Amino acid sequence: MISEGDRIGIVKGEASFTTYEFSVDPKADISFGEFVVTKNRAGELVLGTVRNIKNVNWLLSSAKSNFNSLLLDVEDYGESIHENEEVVATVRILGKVNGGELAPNRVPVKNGESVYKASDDILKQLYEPNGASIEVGTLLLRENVPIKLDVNELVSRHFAVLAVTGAGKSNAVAVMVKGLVEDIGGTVVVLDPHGDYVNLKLPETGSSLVNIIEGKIKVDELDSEELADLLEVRSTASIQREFLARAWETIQHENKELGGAVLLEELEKTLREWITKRMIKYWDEKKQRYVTEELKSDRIETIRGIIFRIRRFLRNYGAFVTSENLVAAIRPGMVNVIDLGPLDELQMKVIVGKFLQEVFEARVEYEKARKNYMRTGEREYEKIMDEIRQKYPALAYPILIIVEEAHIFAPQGEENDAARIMGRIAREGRKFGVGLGVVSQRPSKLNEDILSQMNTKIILRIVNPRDQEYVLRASEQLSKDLMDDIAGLGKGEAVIVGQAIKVPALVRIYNFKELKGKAGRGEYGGEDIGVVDRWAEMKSEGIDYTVDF
Ligand SMILES: Nc1ncnc2c1ncn2[C@@H]1O[C@H](COP(=O)(O)OP(=O)(O)OP(=O)(O)O)[C@@H](O)[C@H]1O
Repeated sequence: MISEGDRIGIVKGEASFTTYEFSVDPKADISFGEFVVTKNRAGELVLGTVRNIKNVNWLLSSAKSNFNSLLLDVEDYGESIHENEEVVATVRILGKVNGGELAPNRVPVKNGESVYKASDDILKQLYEPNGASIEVGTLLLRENVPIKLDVNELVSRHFAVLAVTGAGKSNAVAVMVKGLVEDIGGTVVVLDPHGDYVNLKLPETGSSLVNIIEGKIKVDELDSEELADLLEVRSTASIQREFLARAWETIQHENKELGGAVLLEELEKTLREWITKRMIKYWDEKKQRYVTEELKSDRIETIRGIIFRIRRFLRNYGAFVTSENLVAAIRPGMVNVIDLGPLDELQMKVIVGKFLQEVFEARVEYEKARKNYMRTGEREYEKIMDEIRQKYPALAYPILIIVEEAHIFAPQGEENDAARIMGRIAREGRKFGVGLGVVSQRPSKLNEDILSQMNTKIILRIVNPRDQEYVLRASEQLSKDLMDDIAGLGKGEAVIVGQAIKVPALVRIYNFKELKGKAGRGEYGGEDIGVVDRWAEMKSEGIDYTVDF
């Protein structure tokens, strides 16, 4: 467990059960974050990390000395001054080690005890999850101590990947997805607003387990409010929304087999008829009959406004309207990338809201039927399970949904369908096998309730103090001094806290592009566009810079 050779210091000064200082052996090299062990008064092995290292020279430590007196001292003492030099390290105690577990330490550390570097074996045991896990990197200071995340904890209690742009979020997600799909065989969906994953290739299986699904809008499933949002009818335009609701219900009633853009063209046709005939004839779902009313001339402009928005939507997004069902396109045991790239934020929110709602409802229905079937064996429950499995093959099993740029869909302070369903999945997903992973470079813009439900946090570099403060508030396991590490993290370096890891750790996440497997190396988008190269290209093409003013 401890070899004398590894002794690096001796405990001195005030030592409690949470922290202690030790005088560092001048021959030892010690760095910030290093894992060290010593004994507490009960003789138990106590693990800690070095949180501060300071140089002290007791000959020069008197508070009253100033520059000139110091200059004299240094000259007087000459070489002997270094004999009084001392390096003192401060340790934050993580807990007492017994077996592979870390228990809270409640006994102070003893002065005079020897301090040792924790052996890799202790750390490997400590960081080895109890259940199935995915390997995401190594301890920042111990590259032969792998860091693995417990999959059940990671998926069922959800996670967040947070960092400033360019710090390595997509890389971290790609490494996790590789583990979850290639090593564990899970089903993952990545909602991808910026097309970071459309070129995803996994090291072992290349693109054979990657299923790219174009983010399209299935209008026939939208209710009139969702359609109004999609067409950008202002939420305050209640009369316009009322007319749209009547027309939309009529169209859906009359064209049950129609879908896609054709349905919107039918809608437009009906609205134009209303204007031509100065008469509104609509299907009233409640009364189950048609109702006819006169169209007053001062309402004609209102209806024209709806037609204008339908035309504009079809012009800009007609190509993304479909009658295909996005959820049915998810394939089990694969990473399903929903490419939302071509759409703008408003359309993305409508699609993501519907998508998450449909996934969650199907999983709830399936798991309830499964539980009832296991309890009663009744055929009716098996039938429900078969129907769901038929329509959505992937939803007969747990599913993980990773939402990139999550602050778009669940912004702090804004209520929308996507945020509401993300909140429900964050709170209840665990019971129905729906895991949520949120990725964001603007944590403080993300709905606080959802962020605080993301139990495991993979935090790469965050420099904005508001974001740091926000993340700290949303993570009970995150200590202030771990948070302080975060501003100084390099690319691909992360603090990981939460139930998926036994002890908070500073981790170097594997570089996905260096993960080799039978299919070559890992690949994904996320490349920063080489601006200088592209400008050089422009120059070489002799683009004419002269502009006639
Ligand atoms: N763990 C890592 N080791 C080495 N290089 C890394 C690591 N993580 C990321 N990088 C590199 O840093 C660059 C940015 O990575 P990445 O795209 O993951 O950042 P990001 O935070 O997702 O940025 P964005 O917010 O723009 O998506 C990439 O070129 C990637 O190869």
